[in-house]
Amino acid sequence: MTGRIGEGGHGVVYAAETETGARVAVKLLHRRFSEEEQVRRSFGVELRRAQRVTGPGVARVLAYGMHDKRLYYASELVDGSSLWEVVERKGRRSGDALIEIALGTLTALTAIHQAGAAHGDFGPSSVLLGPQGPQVIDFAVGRVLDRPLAAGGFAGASPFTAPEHLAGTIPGPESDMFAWAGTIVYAATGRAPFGQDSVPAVVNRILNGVPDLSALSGTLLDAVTACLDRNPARRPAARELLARLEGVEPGPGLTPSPGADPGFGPGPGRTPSPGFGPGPGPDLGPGTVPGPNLGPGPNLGPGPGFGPGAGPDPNLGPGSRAGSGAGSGPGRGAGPDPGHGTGPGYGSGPGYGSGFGGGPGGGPRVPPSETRAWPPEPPAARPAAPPQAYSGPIPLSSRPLWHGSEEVPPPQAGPAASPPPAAETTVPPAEARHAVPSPAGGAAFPRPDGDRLSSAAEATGPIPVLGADRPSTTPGSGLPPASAGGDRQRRHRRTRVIVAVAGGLALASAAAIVAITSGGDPQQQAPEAAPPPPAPAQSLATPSAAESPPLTDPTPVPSPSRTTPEPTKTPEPTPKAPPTRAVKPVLMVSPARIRIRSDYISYVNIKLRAPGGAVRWRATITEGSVLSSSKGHIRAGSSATITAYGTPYCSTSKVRFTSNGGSRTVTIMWGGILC
Ligand SMILES: Nc1ncnc2c1ncn2[C@@H]1O[C@H](COP(=O)(O)OP(=O)(O)OP(=O)(O)O)[C@@H](O)[C@H]1O
Repeated sequence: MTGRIGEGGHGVVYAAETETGARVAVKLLHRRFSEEEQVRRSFGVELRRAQRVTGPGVARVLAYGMHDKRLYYASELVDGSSLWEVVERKGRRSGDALIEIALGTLTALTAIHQAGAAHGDFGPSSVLLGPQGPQVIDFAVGRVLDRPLAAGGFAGASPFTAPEHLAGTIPGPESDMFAWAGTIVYAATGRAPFGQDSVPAVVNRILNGVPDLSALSGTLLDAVTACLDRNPARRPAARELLARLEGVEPGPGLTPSPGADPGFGPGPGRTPSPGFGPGPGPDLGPGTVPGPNLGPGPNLGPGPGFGPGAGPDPNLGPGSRAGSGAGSGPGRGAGPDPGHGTGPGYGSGPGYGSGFGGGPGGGPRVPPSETRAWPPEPPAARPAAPPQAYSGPIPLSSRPLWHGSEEVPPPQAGPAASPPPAAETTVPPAEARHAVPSPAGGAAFPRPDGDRLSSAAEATGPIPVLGADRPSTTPGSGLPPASAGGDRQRRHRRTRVIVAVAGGLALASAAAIVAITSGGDPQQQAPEAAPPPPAPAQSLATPSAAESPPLTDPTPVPSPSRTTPEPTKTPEPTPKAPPTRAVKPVLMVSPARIRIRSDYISYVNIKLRAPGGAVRWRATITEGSVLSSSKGHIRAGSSATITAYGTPYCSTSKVRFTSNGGSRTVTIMWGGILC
């Protein structure tokens, strides 16, 4: 350790030197975080992931571990001041400088996302502006440490926090894009798009307000607007946005000022000549083809700067464009590069790999220890509190955001009698993964309540369940129309199905259907439910006549009117009331077992149904989860959806449901690609 750089909400950052003399930044987390087992577990997962992130514009994670019972990680030490500090001291950024920040940070986010990671806490404090251009730091732990948000507070919120993150989901790449847009607005105006005053006010504006984007224009305005969409599924990906921004000439207000800015590299300054500049020196990768980079002079002008690269970049994926520039030059980097892309350019070929380049005199990149001086300025000169560092609880809870209707339209019952084979989950579509709270009057994005997630997941097929009584594999099993008659019919059908299950199919489908009856185990209960009980059942268990299955229905339930033909019987003068058949209250709980592969899903819906009689239910968490409600009452034929919140890092939650004596446990395995 050679010095203390500063301290943030999560830990203290030290400058340090490795045995080989490389200078690094070591972030030592506060003890309170290190003591949390969940943090320790997810820390390792996220840091492993973060170590895969390489490329231009990111301070690479070099090591991590535990020291004196405190978690730490070491990353490349970046010379420079944070974007927040720069704006505070020098004022807002514009023109070329703003474009550099936008492109540099997008490049970094592209690399982070391509590595399967997400920053999770992106903002002006996590962008350091140094001689090498914008460098994104601290992308390893944002998703680990912002648990207060997921747990229902706003202690980890910042003016750049995405609405879905405020609502409790673990931030994913889409959340980074929202934060990126806010950061660009901050750079251009000195103000976050939704303000940066009190936490409740900012949170309210993020959820309901209209951002002030008047300082932006042209393509950058379009990009920022798209990223501030409250629906994460509609935000563009970093990679896509980078292509969009690179492919156009700067509009008014974004025009580079020739020679006024030395550019990213140590070149002689920008001129309106073509491209990002043909700096010959290789940079981050072993690239062999000299190519343009962000170093010397030319920038953003029309010309060869963004021409097609020559080779694929296995590091950052195959890419989808063959160069977006109009020029004919070598483009941003050229040949193939298995690692960081190719030499000096932005990337190679269709991918985005590669470094920002070292400029015309760049040559091979040298270790930080040889190029960087620390501290660049006295730490005391640094402003004390960046605007993104909100801390402490505030008198708001995110929970009410979730409390929409618990009732969902019941699914059709057909498949219940023959449930689909158990299948492991697939990742639901982004819309389902990131259901966003719908503020009052805000119709622009969907609600996060049970309806939303449930219907999205069911309607689209890929279901995070194992062995559930889902209707999704049956054609036309989407949500039913909301007609009263249809509802009644469905109720009948469901009632019939559950009786059918009880009457004989329960054994075959026990893995897929959890039925809780007054007698306890559904497999023991099933035979009991089949024959018509001699006496009316208890009122709770008896469906109303309208809800009883019609006796003419071909169900496997023995029925005197069907099994005892009476061909000679003359019709009664007055129609007899249809015999009622008491059905015990049965609580259907599905799915019984949920396995989630995505590490962005931190909540799941569990559907409760009462196809027979009305039921009262109670849920107890026996292992790590939080429920949207723990008890309730479901009318006969109705259903309810409750949401279980958990931690998507290889953990398990167990929720025990009881109803009139019976009980079943739903197991949720929170996943992640590394689990
Ligand atoms: N890799 C790095 N190179 C150079 N300086 C760094 C690096 N990482 C962090 N710093 C600096 O260390 C100081 C503290 O960083 P830290 O990340 O703890 O701050 P923060 O973002 O305000 O807090 P937090 O992320 O914990 O809420 C900041 O001034 C930051 O710019």
